[in-house]
Amino acid sequence: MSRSIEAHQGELRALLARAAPDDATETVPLARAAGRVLARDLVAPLDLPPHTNAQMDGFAVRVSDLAAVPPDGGIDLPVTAIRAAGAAPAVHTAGAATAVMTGAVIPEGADAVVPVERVSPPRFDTPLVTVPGSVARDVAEGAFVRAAGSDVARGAVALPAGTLLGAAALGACAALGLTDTSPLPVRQPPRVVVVSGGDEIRPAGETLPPGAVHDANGPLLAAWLRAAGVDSVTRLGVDDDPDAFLARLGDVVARVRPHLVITSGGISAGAFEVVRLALGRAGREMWFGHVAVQPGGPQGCGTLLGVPVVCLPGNPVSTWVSCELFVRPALAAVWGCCEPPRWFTARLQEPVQPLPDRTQLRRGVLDHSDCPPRVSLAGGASSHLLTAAARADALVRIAPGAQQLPAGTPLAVLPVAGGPRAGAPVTAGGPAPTNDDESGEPR
Ligand SMILES: Nc1nc2c(c(=O)[nH]1)N[C@H]1C(S)=C(S)[C@@H](COP(=O)(O)OP(=O)(O)OC[C@H]3O[C@@H](n4cnc5c(N)ncnc54)[C@H](O)[C@@H]3O)O[C@H]1N2
Ligand code: MOO
Repeated sequence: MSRSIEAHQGELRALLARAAPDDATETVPLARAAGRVLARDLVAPLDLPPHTNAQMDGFAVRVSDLAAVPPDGGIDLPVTAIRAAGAAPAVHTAGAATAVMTGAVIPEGADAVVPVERVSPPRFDTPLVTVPGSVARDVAEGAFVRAAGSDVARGAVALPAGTLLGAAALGACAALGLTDTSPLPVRQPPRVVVVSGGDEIRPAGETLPPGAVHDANGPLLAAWLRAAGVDSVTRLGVDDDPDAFLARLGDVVARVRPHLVITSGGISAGAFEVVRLALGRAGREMWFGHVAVQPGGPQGCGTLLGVPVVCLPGNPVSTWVSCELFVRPALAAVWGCCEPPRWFTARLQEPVQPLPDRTQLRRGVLDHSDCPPRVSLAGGASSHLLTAAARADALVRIAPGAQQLPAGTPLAVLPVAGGPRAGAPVTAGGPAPTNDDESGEPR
């Protein structure tokens, strides 16, 4: 009996949670902190904004002065000063208007700003402005005024521990006065060992003997993990000998002390399934079985030497899809080193036949010119079609069913890194699809 996708996702989350990286932090200069995760709260050393200032180019006024507006006219205010952003604080003259530019310190005594386009004349080179009645009656205290500390007050937490240091966070650090060389405490990213191989797998660069293929999954997993915030990836190539597998992996685990081992291949129903044979013997709490999904059906997990091990199926597209479907949610939920999966809805561009008994994840190309976007399939369903997968920028989730889904059917899609970028020459879709697309048993 197959496991559900959700059940396997839950197992991996629980497995990783048991071996969450220690709270090790390291310090990096702000200029190299992009993409890292803040390890401790960052407390604001100053108010942001540092002073109460104008949100619009306009006229600072005292709201109580506008109360005298007659029912059938406006109120005239002499313009007594003009303040640019950056000018030193000044004092507002009661009964007057102070011209203020966006960002200028609100002069002491003024409590609102009327944007220049709402007064007459709508200009700054004038000795007097008229605030129309309809505008004057509407101006509330604090209108278009940005209070000092309204973003964050001095002494408050500006960025809590766990914040992903994206552009806005790094901009906020700079606004708070941190420089490119200011040290930031960031979480140490997890260390992961990636194991790929089998007797037929040769590293790229070696001439292929008959029957052999190049190792696609080692580089694929390393690239996927790096993009998922795992800086430290150690690759290990193995053959089909379980004893050698265990000896070599044991050495690497002792040396690298990884937080996670990911294997690809060697787990399904063959006679030489090195991962299943080796870990079935030396691993703890190992589970090998099927998840009700294609590709990515055969899966395994457990621990070796106290380290969580996630075993992915060897077909390259299955390895890659498994990363998105199973590894990403666990990494995001437990270690927070990558984005969680963000599914959304797109409409099928063409009819598709679901599998009767399993969810299918086809590769697709999104067209965002419509809302919801449309998605067309990239290549066939079979899990050896790696170059077709490289042309995709989404996974398309097709629930099991008997009926063909017509074009236009809304389906869940998961954006993935890859596919066409604007400016790339448009090709007619690569190799012809294989004939297994609708067979119900694609491998
Ligand atoms: N009788 C059954 N056979 C298979 C089943 C099944 O349920 N019953 N499941 C199929 C499915 S689905 C998949 S996926 C694969 C998974 O098998 P393994 O995880 O044991 O992977 P391998 O047998 O080692 O390899 C499968 C395939 O992928 C190629 N491969 C493996 N590693 C790499 C690599 N690093 N780079 C490039 N290509 C790789 C390998 O040469 C095989 O062609 O099992 C099906 N069989
Ligand atoms: O992972 Mo297999 O290739 O389910 O199709």
